[in-house]
Amino acid sequence: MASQPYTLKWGIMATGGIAQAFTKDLLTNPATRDVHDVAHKLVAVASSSSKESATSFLEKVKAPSGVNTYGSYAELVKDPDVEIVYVATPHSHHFQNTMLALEAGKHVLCEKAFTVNAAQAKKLVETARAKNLFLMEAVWTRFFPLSIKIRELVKSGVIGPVYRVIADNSFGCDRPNGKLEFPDEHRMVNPDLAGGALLDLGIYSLTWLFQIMYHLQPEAEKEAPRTIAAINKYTTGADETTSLILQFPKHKTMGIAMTTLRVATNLDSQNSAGPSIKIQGPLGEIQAFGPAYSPKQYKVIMRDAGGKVEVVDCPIPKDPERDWGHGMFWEADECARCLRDGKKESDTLPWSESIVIMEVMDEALKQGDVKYPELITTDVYDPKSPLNTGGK
Ligand SMILES: NC(=O)C1=CN([C@@H]2O[C@H](COP(=O)(O)OP(=O)(O)OC[C@H]3O[C@@H](n4cnc5c(N)ncnc54)[C@H](OP(=O)(O)O)[C@@H]3O)[C@@H](O)[C@H]2O)C=CC1
Ligand SMILES: O=C1OC[C@@H](O)[C@H](O)[C@H]1O
Repeated sequence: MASQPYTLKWGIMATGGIAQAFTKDLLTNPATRDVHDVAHKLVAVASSSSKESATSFLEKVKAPSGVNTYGSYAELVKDPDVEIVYVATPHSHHFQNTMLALEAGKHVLCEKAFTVNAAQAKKLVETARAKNLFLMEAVWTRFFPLSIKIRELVKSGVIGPVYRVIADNSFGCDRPNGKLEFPDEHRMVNPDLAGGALLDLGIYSLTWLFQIMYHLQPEAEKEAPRTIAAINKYTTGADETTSLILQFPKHKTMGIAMTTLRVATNLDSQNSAGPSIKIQGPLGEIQAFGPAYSPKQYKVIMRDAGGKVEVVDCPIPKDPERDWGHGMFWEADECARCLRDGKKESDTLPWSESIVIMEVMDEALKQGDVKYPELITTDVYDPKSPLNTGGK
C-alpha cells in the first residue's frame, strides 16, 4: 500500500488577488499534477480589514468547511493549527508580516519581491535561522517543470556554456494622457506600497538571469554580478521602466533583464509572438514563450543541424473537479517537501540567492534614485507597525 502523503497545514495572510489564486491552487488535488508524496490543507485565513473579508475569501475560493477566519494577522500567527503562513500582502508589508509570523514560531512562504531591500531580507533569514524555521520567497516560476527542464538542459551542456541570458517581463499599461492605467494609490505604482516595475515584474526577468547564470554556478565559484541599471521614474516616484545589465566577469557571462509598465513584452495576450526569455550558448539557444512569470512553452534551437528547432509545451495542469490550476501549487509542494525532509530553506531558491537578488535590486534602485519611505524600508521589527495591524 502506498504511504500517506505528508500534509502541510497553511494559514493565509491577506485576502487579495494572489492570495485567492494561491489558495485555489492549494485546494486542488495534487494527483492532477501527478504529485502523490505531499498534500496541503487550508486551516486558516486572516484579513487585516475584517473577519468578514476572511469569510468572504473562503466563499470566493470555494474552501471546505472548518477553516478558521481572523480579522487580524496577529490572530492568524497565534493559531496553533497553522504550520506555515503564506504572506500575500504588498511588497511594503513583507518584512514586518514575515517577522510577525516567524516571531510566532511559524514557517513562512512570502510573496515576491521578498522585501523592499536586502537589509530586510538578511534580517528575515537571520530570524528564520535563529528560530530553526523554514522560509522561502514565493517565486513560483522557479518550481515550474518548465524551469526545471530548462535548468537541466543548460546543465547538460546541450547549448554549450551559457554566455548570455535576455529576459523581459513587461506590461502595456500606457494611457494616451501620459499616465499609466493604475491609480496613483495602486500597489503597482505607489511608493508607500513599494510599487514599481522592478520589484513587481522585474523580479521575474532577474529570476531567469539568476536561475541560469548564478544558480548553476558551482558553489565554489559563486560570483555575484556587477549591476548597471537605467531607470525611468513614474510621476509617483516609483520606477516605470527599468533595464539592468548584470555582468559576471569571472564567468564571462552577461544578462539583460528588462521590465516596463509602458509596453508589453509581446502584443499577443499569450506572448507567443516572440520569446520572453533567450538563453544563449555557442551551440544553440533555448527560448521560453509566454509571460516570464509563467512561460508555457520552450524551444531548443541548435546552431548545427541547420537550426533544428525542438518545441516543448508545458501546460499548467488543471484539477477538473475544481476547474482550476494556476501553477503556484509547485512552490507549495516544495515547501511541503522541505518541511517533510527537515530542511529550512529550498535548494532551488536558497536564502543566499534571494539576498543577492535583493542586493541587485537595491543597487538598481540606487542608480535610478528611487526611494521608498522609512516605514517600509526599516529593518527594525515592530509588531505594532501599521503594516502588521492593518492601518491602511
Ligand atoms: N506570484 C504571482 O504571480 C503574483 C504575486 N503577487 C504578489 O503578491 C502580493 C500581493 O499582490 P496582490 O494580491 O496582487 O495585491 P492585492 O492588492 O490584490 O492584495 C493585497 C492584500 O494585502 C492586504 N493588505 C494589507 N495592507 C494593505 C494595504 N495597505 N494596501 C493594500 N493591501 C493591503 C489586503 O488584504 P487584507 O485586507 O485581507 O489584509 C489586500 O487584499 C505582492 O507582493 C505581489 O507582488 C501579485 C500578483 C501575482
Ligand atoms: O507577480 C506577478 O505576476 C503576475 C502579474 O500580473 C503581477 O502584477 C505580478 O505581481
